[in-house]
Amino acid sequence: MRILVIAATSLEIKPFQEYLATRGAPRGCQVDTCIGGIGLMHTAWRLGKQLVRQKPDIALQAGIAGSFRHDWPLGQVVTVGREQLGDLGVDDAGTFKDLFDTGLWTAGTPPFEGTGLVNTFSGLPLVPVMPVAAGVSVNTVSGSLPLIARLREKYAPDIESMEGAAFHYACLQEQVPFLQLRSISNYVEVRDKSKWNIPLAVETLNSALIKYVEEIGSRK
Ligand SMILES: O=C(O)c1cccc(C(=O)CC[C@H]2O[C@@H](n3cnc4c(=O)[nH]cnc43)[C@H](O)[C@@H]2O)c1
Repeated sequence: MRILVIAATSLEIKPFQEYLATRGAPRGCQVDTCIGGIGLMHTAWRLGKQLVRQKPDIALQAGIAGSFRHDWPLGQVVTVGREQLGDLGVDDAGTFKDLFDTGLWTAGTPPFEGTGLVNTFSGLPLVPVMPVAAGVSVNTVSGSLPLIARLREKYAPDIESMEGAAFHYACLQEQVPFLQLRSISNYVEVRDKSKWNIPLAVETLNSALIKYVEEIGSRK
């Protein structure tokens, strides 16, 4: 089984890459990792190039994320069931309208289901047991109350990242089974970097990633 793991930064999957270097990929698995860069544009380009070169059996995106939910502790690892684009649209005299609102995109046009990029988890050898989050992808990390309220109201997201929608879109278009794993590094709130816990999120993310590929290997 060929598994592709993509992350925005090397920091996010360093422990996983060290695990692969010392232990090797689990039996029956070939694991490739790639660092796509922060943001939707970088992820789309890197993933697009990789999928043309070689289609994996499954693609995993691993990263940290902000949480809108305060009942999830920092370090909680989630999968993402649905992605939406949170800031692609127009500013209509102070009101944000996304591309569906403007009529430039039509809800339900594949690969969208409604206005979301939905992972049905089909084609995966197994689905990890963890909370399933609704994701919103943005170009700017949200750090002010009006913006956070707008995203909550419009998209009812659980988590925010800067790459998730690009990953879902590319995998849906190329019909590659996929899984987005995110670990909560911070809450989506008025920006205070001192409250973030990136080391904890990276630790729990990588433990979950290693466990997942080992479980896939043990099934073969
Ligand atoms: O401002 C800084 O000093 C700084 C240092 C390290 C990382 C950052 C980020 O903003 C990380 C962006 C990166 O992580 C994901 N991420 C994590 N939390 C959030 C969030 O609340 N909203 C959106 N994205 C988040 C994101 O996917 C990026 O890859 C800043």
